[in-house]
Amino acid sequence: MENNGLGGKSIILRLEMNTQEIKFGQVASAIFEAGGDMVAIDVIQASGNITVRDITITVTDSVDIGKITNSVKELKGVRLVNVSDRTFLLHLGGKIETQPKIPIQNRDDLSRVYTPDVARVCTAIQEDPKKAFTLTIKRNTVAVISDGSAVLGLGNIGPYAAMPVMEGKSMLFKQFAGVDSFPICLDTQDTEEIIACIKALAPAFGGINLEDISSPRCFEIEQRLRDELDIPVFHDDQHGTAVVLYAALINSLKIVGKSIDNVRVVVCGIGAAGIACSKILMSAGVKDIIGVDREGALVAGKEYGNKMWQWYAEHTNPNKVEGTLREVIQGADVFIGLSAGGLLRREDVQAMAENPIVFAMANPTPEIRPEEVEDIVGVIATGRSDYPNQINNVLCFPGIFRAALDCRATTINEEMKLAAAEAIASAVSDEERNPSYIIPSVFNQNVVKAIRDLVVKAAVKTGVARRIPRE
Ligand SMILES: NC(=O)c1ccc[n+]([C@@H]2O[C@H](COP(=O)([O-])OP(=O)(O)OC[C@H]3O[C@@H](n4cnc5c(N)ncnc54)[C@H](O)[C@@H]3O)[C@@H](O)[C@H]2O)c1
Ligand SMILES: O=C(O)C[C@H](O)C(=O)O
Ligand SMILES: [Mg+2]
Repeated sequence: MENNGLGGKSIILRLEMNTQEIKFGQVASAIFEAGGDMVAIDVIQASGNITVRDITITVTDSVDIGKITNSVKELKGVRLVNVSDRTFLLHLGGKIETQPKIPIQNRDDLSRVYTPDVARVCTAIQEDPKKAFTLTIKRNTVAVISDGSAVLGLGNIGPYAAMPVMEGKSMLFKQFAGVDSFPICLDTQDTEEIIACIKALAPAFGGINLEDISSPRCFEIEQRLRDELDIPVFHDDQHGTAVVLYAALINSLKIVGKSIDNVRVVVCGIGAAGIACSKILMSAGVKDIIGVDREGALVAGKEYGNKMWQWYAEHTNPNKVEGTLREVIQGADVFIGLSAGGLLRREDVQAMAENPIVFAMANPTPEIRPEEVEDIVGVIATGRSDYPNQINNVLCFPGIFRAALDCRATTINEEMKLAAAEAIASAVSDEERNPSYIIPSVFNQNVVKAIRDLVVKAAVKTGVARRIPRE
């Protein structure tokens, strides 16, 4: 069901009504009493006593759609023809398509774009492979690649089910930064196979955006590809998230008047995103950071099967605090949720330090909904677009790849990520900053350009740019 912007859904009921048997007012009351809010009515057909209307209804998450449809079905003189979900309608046939840049109108065009003339271009690239950047889509194209193993907070839903998210990322690349991209979902979760597939695909692309690959495999996959390919490989759930989170924290700390080296941060969900976010915060000066996963707080001295957890336990939690989320959240200044929906309770937030910062970033359901705690927090943010303060990697990946492609970067390094965070944080001015506006909107047209410019500078400065773009 489509989210209506208020944590709800939107459906369209097509109803056939016999106006001799029922008045529209009765239908409207039945829908209202079952919890639906009618937002539009379209007359599809009106002939004699029979009218067909499409009724667009929004409902909050707690309302049962079945209750609304049943209440309509029970009315005499009404036939429920169809119930459509606007989100599914939007996905029919997928969300993107390829588009030629030039029309092929005659034989002459055909022989240039295709055989025989195309052969001369092929030979030119064979003689100088760098020309792939100027003479093919490589210059402006990124592969969005997933194995479907950690899709949003839905978990291991597989490559077919992951496609709508990857298509969505491709749309965002194009709309926000003019970057072309292909969504690719691999039907393997074997680390070596994934690495081999991506290496084999790389010639067509100027960058690889890894998406929704679960930890700890994502770390090795990314590292190996970074070592073995000469184009940027960027695991968005790690680095895109870390960049945006850091930007949001810089601005939130200014609001609550706390300093980054004094705050106690609890990170819930020590997976791809949780580890990368913790690392960026540690390099920014956070000293007291406690990671919590299914087994409770990660503490040095314990044995973990997961290599990254072992590393994490040894480099965080200086006071060796043990216990569940409920226990370790007490007195914390900042909560960062990168785990699963509904894990944090209002009582937990009440037990945090004064003016707590709560970033409940699990998608699609945050660890806690803003309406449950907005009266007791300093700042609250989620990963969703239907609440204020959307901390989502979409604020980073279009701009950082725009920069990387423009300067033909061989990699996206730490300096480039920090430059992106700085650009995002400073897109919110001192005058604008307030608890409901800690991070710019993804629709803020200045953000991508600001990221792009600072990231290109960082790439040039650190020697990873193969080209200095004109402007
Ligand atoms: N807002 C954003 O931009 C953004 C970006 C990346 C990820 N996320 C969200 O963060 C979450 C994790 O994504 P990821 O890519 O790191 O996945 P991941 O699979 O690598 O990590 C998830 C971690 O959360 C832990 N976890 C799950 N349920 C838990 C529970 N009940 N208690 C404690 N820990 C629990 C898992 O054990 C795992 O370590 C997802 O919900 C995803 O949608 C949000
Ligand atoms: O896809 C998103 O909305 C953000 C992030 O990549 C996630 O996995 O949740
Ligand atoms: Mg993701």
